[in-house]
Amino acid sequence: MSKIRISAVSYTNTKPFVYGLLKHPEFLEKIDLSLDIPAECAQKLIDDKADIGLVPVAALLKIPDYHIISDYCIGAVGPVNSVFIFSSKPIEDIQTIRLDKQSRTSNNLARVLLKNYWKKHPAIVETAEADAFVEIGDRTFGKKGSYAYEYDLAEEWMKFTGLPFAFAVWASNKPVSNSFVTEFNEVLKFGLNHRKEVIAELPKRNDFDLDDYLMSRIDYDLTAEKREALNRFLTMVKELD
Ligand SMILES: C=C(O[C@@H]1C=C(C(=O)O)C=C[C@H]1O)C(=O)O
Repeated sequence: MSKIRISAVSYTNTKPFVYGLLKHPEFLEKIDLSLDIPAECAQKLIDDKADIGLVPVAALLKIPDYHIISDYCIGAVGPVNSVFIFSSKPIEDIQTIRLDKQSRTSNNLARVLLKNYWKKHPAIVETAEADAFVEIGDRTFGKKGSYAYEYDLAEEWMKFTGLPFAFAVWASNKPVSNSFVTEFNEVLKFGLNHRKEVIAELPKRNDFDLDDYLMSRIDYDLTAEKREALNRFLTMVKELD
């Protein structure tokens, strides 16, 4: 039987899931696991170079036959502490913004919030001199407090909608057997239940609270409210020009 190709995200927030996979060698035998930045993970699912991925939700719109196969996700209820707009000016005054090439969801979240919440239309540029920029993942660790203005996008989304948010969900681009999905979710759950061990294995940092991040900021349950947020977000992404 050919192995099921799984693309997970290479950031720290995915490590509990990867821990679960690595601790189940017999399950690991059935899969071909790759760790990719979110933009690549999305592209692999779109191009059918992977069967299952921790897919940035904005990319679901480009996967014709997608199936959300897990009640676990990369989400947040309020501030997430790793998805920001960093800015030299208040958001009301920015003329230009640069997006993050590694991101699919957060770039769109920034655009959705600018249009519908802040009601601003800065030009999207690629130059280093932009007034503001989107940044996600581990590269943001320790940067809070370094910029004149900082906007946590999960926090801003909650102010806008009153809802939590899901950045990435486990999805397949084709039907997958129920037995595989059941086993996969058990393995993911094992990893989440052992987050303290995951944290203990990570290199210590004194500029970022990894315990708070993995135990409280990232919220891994894909609840009904997060699914509602997902639907509202995708509707607004479709309405972007
Ligand atoms: C909260 C985060 O969620 C991520 C953000 C993503 C995106 O913007 O496309 C995709 C996957 C998630 O890993 C983060 O990595 O900081």
